[in-house]
Amino acid sequence: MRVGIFGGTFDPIHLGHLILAEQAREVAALDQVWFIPAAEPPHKLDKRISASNHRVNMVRLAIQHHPCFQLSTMELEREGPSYTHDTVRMLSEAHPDAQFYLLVGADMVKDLPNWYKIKEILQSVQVIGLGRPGVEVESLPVYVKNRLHWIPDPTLTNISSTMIRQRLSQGKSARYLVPDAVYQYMKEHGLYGS
Ligand SMILES: Nc1ncnc2c1ncn2[C@@H]1O[C@H](COP(=O)(O)OP(=O)(O)OP(=O)(O)O)[C@@H](O)[C@H]1O
Ligand SMILES: O=C(O)c1ccc[n+]([C@@H]2O[C@H](COP(=O)([O-])O)[C@@H](O)[C@H]2O)c1
Repeated sequence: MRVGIFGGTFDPIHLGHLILAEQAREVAALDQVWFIPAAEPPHKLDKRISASNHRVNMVRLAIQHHPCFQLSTMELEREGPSYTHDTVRMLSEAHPDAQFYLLVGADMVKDLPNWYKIKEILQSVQVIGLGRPGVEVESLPVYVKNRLHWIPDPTLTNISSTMIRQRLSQGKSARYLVPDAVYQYMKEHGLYGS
């Protein structure tokens, strides 16, 4: 089985995430994509992020109709920073026959050399990197390049969670930037000042 691991803060999940996952699934012939919300994203430890129950509920609503997309809450069950190394190790042990691919947007591809134990991560998984509007990926170390399948020109959008949080806090609409069910959820729970 070929499985995409899609980790993210998902604060909130948006159409950019879903398009990225679908394009990666198609190009890499993935059987499943597992969405894994981070409890404490290691590079955002000093930032305020929304409660994990809201982020998880929104992911669940966003992917509910896709037969190949699944939610994993495994990172929420661990204490401390949500290192991808720990997630990959646990998944590889639990599913020895699966081939895992990390799905990573261009901004995070650039950041890969800074990740905790990245060389070990890349021994067990390959990376599917997807271009992101406005992000140039220039030089990468050879050990990353060797494990990277770059999709340079996917059909993507420049939607970001930051853009959605900002729009809502300014009283603007975020309708159609997220699935309708997620939009309703944000409104019902007054998230991001909506
Ligand atoms: N529009 C997009 N196009 C391509 N990749 C994206 C897009 N939005 C998010 N990603 C990727 O999805 C993953 C999870 O991203 P994250 O949940 O932090 O969303 P974000 O929109 O980047 O959030 P924020 O604006 O809060 O930083 C990362 O690998 C990121 O690069
Ligand atoms: O393990 C690390 O060192 C590491 C450093 C930065 C980011 N990550 C993971 O990369 C994923 C995308 O992060 P983000 O902040 O763009 O949502 C998410 O699953 C993070 O936990 C992981």
